[in-house]
Amino acid sequence: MSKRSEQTLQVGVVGLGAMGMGTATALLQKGLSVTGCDISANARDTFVAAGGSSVATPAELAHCHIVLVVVVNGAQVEQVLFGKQGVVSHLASGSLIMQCATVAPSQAKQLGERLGAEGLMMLDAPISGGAAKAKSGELSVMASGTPEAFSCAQTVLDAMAANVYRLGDEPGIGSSMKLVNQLLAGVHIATAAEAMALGIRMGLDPEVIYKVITHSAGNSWMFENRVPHILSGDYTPLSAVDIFVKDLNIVHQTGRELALATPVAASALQQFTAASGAGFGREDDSAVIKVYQRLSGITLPEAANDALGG
Ligand SMILES: NC(=O)C1=CN([C@@H]2O[C@H](COP(=O)(O)OP(=O)(O)OC[C@H]3O[C@@H](n4cnc5c(N)ncnc54)[C@H](O)[C@@H]3O)[C@@H](O)[C@H]2O)C=CC1
Ligand SMILES: O=C(O)C(=O)[C@@H](O)CO
Repeated sequence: MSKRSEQTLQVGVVGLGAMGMGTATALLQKGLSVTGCDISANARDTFVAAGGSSVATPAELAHCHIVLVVVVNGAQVEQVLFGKQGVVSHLASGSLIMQCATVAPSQAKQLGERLGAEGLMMLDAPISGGAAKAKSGELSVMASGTPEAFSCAQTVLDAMAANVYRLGDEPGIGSSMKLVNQLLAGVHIATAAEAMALGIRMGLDPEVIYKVITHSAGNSWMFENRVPHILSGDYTPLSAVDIFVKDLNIVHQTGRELALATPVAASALQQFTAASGAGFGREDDSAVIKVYQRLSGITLPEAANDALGG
């Protein structure tokens, strides 16, 4: 046994938001030693209260063997890895970066090459399942990387995921699969909002629409998961509108690079962009229905305290 494998596995999680907090907590609950990192002191305090350790900058994760990156977008990933307080130059050679944020496949591929040049391994490991599955350690992980990277990540993957899809030996393939998921997820959320708006405009009871559709052929995972937020009038973000502005822009850009038109995804992107432009970018992605509300004047269900004027 090498000296390193005798040490307690130290895991770092950068980005303690909707997905990172749940994932980091699930790892803690499985008995792993986890240090969380976030620019938000509030997020760090919450993680410490859950039993973890925390640091304010990625550079302070030098002791970690594996670092999960669960920040929002490609620019933040770049900052966390290679920025002034980035983690890469502080990690021991042979450490593993598990890149879980949704980024362009081309960026994931380049990151693999750059991290390899720094003596680090990378698992391209985007995630799916939402905040609830992150918290319960039951995510789906769409992963690609070398056999050595998979072997190093095994304990962490076992603790955070119900399904690990091993898609290839090179970073970029996992992110390609995630982009397929994001095209579907974004279109399904926008379509769920449009369908609910039409039903409400026709005078149907929103609760009845939900009950009937979730037992009929028009249902989708996203309809079932997101429409309850509309019914309760609660747009607290579990996944924000701006996440889909980001992801559907990646779909659009990747399609352009490959000369593949994605007209249905483009239409959904316009709706999320309109929602963001109208000031709902940080609200739950189901708030895309508010675009239809503004255009048609439909009345949406209100949160209990809103109804009381609170
Ligand atoms: N929310 C969801 O349901 C899902 C999200 N994803 C993807 O997971 C990633 C994370 O998404 P969410 O958790 O929803 O985002 P979020 O906005 O809730 O959390 C991101 C966290 O990263 C932190 N952060 C940003 N820059 C940082 C830096 N330089 N150093 C340290 N911390 C930093 C923020 O303070 C925030 O707490 C995104 O790429 C998203 O597309 C994937 C599947 C589901
Ligand atoms: O879980 C996923 O997959 C998702 O991407 C969504 O929940 C929204 O980001």
